[in-house]
Amino acid sequence: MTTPPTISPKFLPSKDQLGVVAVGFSGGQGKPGVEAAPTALIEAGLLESLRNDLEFTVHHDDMVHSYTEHIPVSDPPLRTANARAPMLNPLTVSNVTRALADQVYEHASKGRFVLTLGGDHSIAVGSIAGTAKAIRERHHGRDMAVVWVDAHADINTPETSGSGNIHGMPVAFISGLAKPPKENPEIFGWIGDENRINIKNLVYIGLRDVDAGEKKILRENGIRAFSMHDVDKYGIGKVMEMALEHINCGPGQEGMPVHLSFDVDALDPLVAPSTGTPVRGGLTLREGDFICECIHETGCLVAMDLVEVNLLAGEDDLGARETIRAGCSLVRCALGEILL
Ligand SMILES: NC(=[NH2+])NCCC[C@H](N)C(=O)O
Ligand SMILES: [Mn+2]
Ligand SMILES: [Mn+2]
Repeated sequence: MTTPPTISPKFLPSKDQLGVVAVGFSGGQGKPGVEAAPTALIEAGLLESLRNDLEFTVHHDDMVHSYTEHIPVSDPPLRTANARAPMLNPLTVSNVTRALADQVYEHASKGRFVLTLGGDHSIAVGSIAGTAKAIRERHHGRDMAVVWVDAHADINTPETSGSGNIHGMPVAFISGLAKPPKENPEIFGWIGDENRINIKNLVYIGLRDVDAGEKKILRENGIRAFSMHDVDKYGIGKVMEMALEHINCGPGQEGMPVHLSFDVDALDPLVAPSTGTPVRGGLTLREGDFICECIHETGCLVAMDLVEVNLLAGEDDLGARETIRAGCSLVRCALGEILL
């Protein structure tokens, strides 16, 4: 019997302390169902297996947060100058992500690995803001990298977005590419320098549905992105080598703290159909798990989000179960489940 694998903590004081925040929030997009995902993942035994098989000490308040106390009575769509569509639920998303950032920070500042279970992808504004701040405090102002695994780039600004859904904008806000709108600076005005990531420390994997305005942003900012075309061309092994090297986490490199934001729609809808914006031609289950395993192996992973599981969005019950299973597997792989 070998010692159970756990995160090898280059940037964490303890390899077995795990903070979990369950976020039942769907206001970053329009489809109901995504708020029920944390409960489904937990009921499927996710936290139990992290406790029992991977031997983590799990710090969880046993709640799925819907942040009702932070949701404003009135939150009209916000039409910013030159926008194609008004921002939807702007104050709600801003307030909820702010509260989430504090919760994530609480865990991360104690040196715990933080797992955030969504919820739609807008919540990454909060989880990244909270982790980035704690990492800076603990590591002498050190920046954190983000690996964003997704069919989508989620880097629309309020101006480029065609939908107004904030789950298509989190990367723009957390990197500072989008500023709080002049029309209402209250929205995301709470994000400070200590919460932000540097866009050069961001890397995408799995992209295949990127809006024209987003492509322009990616090009103009020289953002490193591996699309499904790259996965086909190089294979996932080479893509991971290149992606990790970009964030200084390759073999022989110094490493930097890494936050993994995993949108389940990066996986092919054949294996993870229950998600709000499925796109054909995605990652296989093994490719998804492999990405998580590779990041685990660097010893640099400090936090992970799993988002966009929507059990009402799939065709049938089987699809929902498969999506949950896939989600649980991704988390376990990122936290050190190794097959042999
Ligand atoms: N997290 C997601 N599933 N995002 C999908 C975004 C889709 C589209 N690009 C938009 O901005 O509306
Ligand atoms: Mn997506
Ligand atoms: Mn996403």
